[in-house]
Amino acid sequence: MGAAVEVRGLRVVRGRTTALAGVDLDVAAGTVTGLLGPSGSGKTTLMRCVLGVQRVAAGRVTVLGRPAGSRELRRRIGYVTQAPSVYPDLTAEENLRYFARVLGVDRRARGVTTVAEALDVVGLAAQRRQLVGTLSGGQLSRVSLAAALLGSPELLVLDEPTVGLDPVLRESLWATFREIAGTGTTLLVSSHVMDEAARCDELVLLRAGHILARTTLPELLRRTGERDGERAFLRLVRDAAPVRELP
Ligand SMILES: Nc1ncnc2c1ncn2[C@@H]1O[C@H](COP(=O)(O)OP(=O)(O)OP(=O)(O)O)[C@@H](O)[C@H]1O
Repeated sequence: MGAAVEVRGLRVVRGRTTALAGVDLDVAAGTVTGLLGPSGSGKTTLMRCVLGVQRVAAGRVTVLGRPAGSRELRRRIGYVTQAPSVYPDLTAEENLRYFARVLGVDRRARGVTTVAEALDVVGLAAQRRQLVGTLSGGQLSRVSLAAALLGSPELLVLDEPTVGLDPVLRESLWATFREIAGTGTTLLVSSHVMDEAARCDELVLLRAGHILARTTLPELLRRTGERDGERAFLRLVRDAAPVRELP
């Protein structure tokens, strides 16, 4: 399959920091790609570039065959930010209905994820009439995910979707991601939890605005001789040539 996302020579400067220092990347369509790296390594910045909301200093990003940020991509991409962007004084269902209207999701169109289906996929059908402000943290994250699923986007960009969730919830969310990918959707998921690497088809390891490696967990373990992802990543960081910080 072709690339859902193509990044070439991407350089981004945020404030005084070179957040991305010349990144090249292809994200294969229909895969779950994990974007992993320490805090501040550039994961969110790269995702913002894919969404077309980040000013770039150089390079280009092509998403689903169009330049990132193109108007017609709006409905083809679902995005979940780190902070849940939902209305606490509306119920889960009301929130989703609102987003569906904003997105222009046609309830009668075939093959398009509706409000009821999205709530079902994330396991919140029973809480649909509950005010979002009264939901637990994990449930709240899942409302955001449900909102991103509306309209069946071809690409889902998820910024640390499992942060702060307990292991049981993380497990169930990852099962949901795999289910979504099984329908042909491409997922780009950031995390700084290496044990989530095992769930991804491909890993992109970022450090200080550079891609340190594009790999899979088995390959990373083989290459470093380590037994777990966390240690393997640390070894890779240690063994890599020092990163020259750009002004
Ligand atoms: N609005 C901003 N102004 C100035 N610098 C910024 C801004 N946003 C991010 N940065 C810097 O850009 C770099 C990359 O940040 P980014 O948010 O992409 O990292 P991250 O890998 O997503 O981190 P985290 O895992 O903590 O979310 C960091 O050094 C950060 O301090």
